[in-house]
Amino acid sequence: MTLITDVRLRRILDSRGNPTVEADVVTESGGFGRAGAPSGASTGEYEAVERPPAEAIAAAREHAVPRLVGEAYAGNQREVDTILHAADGTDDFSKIGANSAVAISMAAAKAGADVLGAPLFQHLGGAFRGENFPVPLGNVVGGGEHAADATDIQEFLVAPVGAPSIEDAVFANAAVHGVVADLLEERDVPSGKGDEGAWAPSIDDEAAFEVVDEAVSQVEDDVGFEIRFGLDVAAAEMYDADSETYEYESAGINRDTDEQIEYIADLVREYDLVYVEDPLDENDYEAFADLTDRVGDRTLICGDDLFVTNTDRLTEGIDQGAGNSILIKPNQIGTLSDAFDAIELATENGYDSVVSHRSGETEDATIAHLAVATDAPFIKTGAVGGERTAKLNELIRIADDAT
Ligand SMILES: C=C(OP(=O)(O)O)C(=O)O
Ligand SMILES: [Mg+2]
Repeated sequence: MTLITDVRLRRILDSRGNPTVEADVVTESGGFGRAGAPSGASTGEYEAVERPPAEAIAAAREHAVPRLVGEAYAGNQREVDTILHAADGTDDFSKIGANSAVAISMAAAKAGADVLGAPLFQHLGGAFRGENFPVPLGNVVGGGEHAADATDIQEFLVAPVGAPSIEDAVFANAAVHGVVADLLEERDVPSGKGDEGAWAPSIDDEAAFEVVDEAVSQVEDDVGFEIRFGLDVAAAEMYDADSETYEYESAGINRDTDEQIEYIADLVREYDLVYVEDPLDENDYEAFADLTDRVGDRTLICGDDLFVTNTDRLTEGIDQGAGNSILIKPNQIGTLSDAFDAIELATENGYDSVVSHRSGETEDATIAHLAVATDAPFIKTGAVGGERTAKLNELIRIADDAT
């Protein structure tokens, strides 16, 4: 029933207005799945390769589609993903593009779920999934590679850890986003938004901490449950290998590795941060391990550019004690099976998995299902904006049994 009878690929727009790959997978019994590839801006050096969409589509049509149509079953995700690897033949999807691969992989999963008549999270995670929901990390202020002339730290993320439901959590994050706008206005700071919908004011990180801290306290008082916050430092983007320092341009400060570790550890203590992503350069497992030693018992130290959803890199991190958490972005590695492998390895070794969007997104909501399917403690998928609320609203629908 889930035999794949057609795979169609096209270029669609992503949230930045760039082209990206969309895949449709159709099965013998009429099952249908459609998925769009997201795209990063602060991409890790070791990610699978995203090819220009037109080239990725042409290559996938030539090499992958003939191996799938009439040959593979959409209900057998491992088989589909193994065929994608074989059709590509490289270890980083540089032939068919990780963008074509991930779109086909996710569309096949949806087609499989469609035939089975099961929600995607149950198809991916099994019959007993759907009871636990991730805490949404919503970015409310940001800069880095996502907005010019804004904060050095890429993302200030709200984490409504005490929310009684996913619905309360999602609305709390949106409320903090709204209060941040009021506080910026009170300070006469004009602000546009960055790529992920966070406010991108021209302020330094210290001012951003003040604003976010106050906004979180105000909303916490309103809603009556605990809200904390965290960061994606995206430190690889700040790191200058020649001077071996982290450059904080808006504050005019350079920090060497020891100072960076000290600075982040101080921030964790001062603001009781619940989550810190990529606080150090993507090549510095040792510094990650040092920071994890110092504050890993009180916060998540998450590797995004460090691990790139890759089990080899995660294995190295586990061996060295670098971080205690991994960011999961399916397009960093190319298929859902690879993303599941990374989550499984993380879980076996006591690392928490945080499922994540990219800065360039589509309306695709697969990651909401992936987070529920894998019991992820957190999902990072913005706070506002249509391509972000596509995932947040899907989480609310999953909780309401309405997908
Ligand atoms: C979501 C992120 O941004 P991008 O997609 O640009 O890598 C991130 O760095 O975690
Ligand atoms: Mg990141």
